[in-house]
Amino acid sequence: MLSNCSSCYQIPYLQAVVKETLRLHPPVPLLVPRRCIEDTEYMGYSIPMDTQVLVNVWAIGRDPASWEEPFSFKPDRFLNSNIDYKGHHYQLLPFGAGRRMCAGVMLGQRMLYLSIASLVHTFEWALEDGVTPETMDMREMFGVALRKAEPLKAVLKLKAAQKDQDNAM
Ligand code: HEM
Repeated sequence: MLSNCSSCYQIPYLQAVVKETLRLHPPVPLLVPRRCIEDTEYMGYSIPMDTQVLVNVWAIGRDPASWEEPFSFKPDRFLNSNIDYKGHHYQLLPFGAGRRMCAGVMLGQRMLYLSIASLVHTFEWALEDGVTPETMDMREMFGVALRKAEPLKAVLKLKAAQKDQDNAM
């Protein structure tokens, strides 16, 4: 059930699916560029003032130093974990972090929960004939925003309960 309070949604698995999806496929893979405001030493690197810095959250989300089996889609990894995308856990930054992090994170997450829950609740989902989760085309097209190279092709059937509801109207 969706409620007004972000910490009391009763949808743990859906939340885990959203986190896992944003880990592997962050919509803004390099965040918004930063500019270094002074000469800086960071982890052995010298970063001169005015350098443009890009944070590759796409790569961070697939880094084996941070994630077990980083290339597998495993929402369960988030079920007993406090890792969130609110900008405090640097291994998961689909909305960025710091003072320029996404201003719409709360609205964005609500839109994701509501739209995915509605689609799953209303339709039976299947892949096209002959396509399996292992063989589906998951190639991505990079840009400021990340998207699937080939659009998702899914076969949708209205669920029986939904049909009964529609007929009753
Ligand atoms: C799934 C949905 C969304 C994702 C993944 C997303 C992601 C991002 C990212 C990565 C940034 C840059 C953060 C950084 O560089 O640290 C950003 C900035 C921003 N986002 Fe979002 N966003 C989403 C939805 C929204 C929505 C729904 C709104 C507003 C209604 C919004 C408004 C903004 C604004 C205003 C900024 C610029 C913040 C600033 O520069 O101070 N976003 N978003």
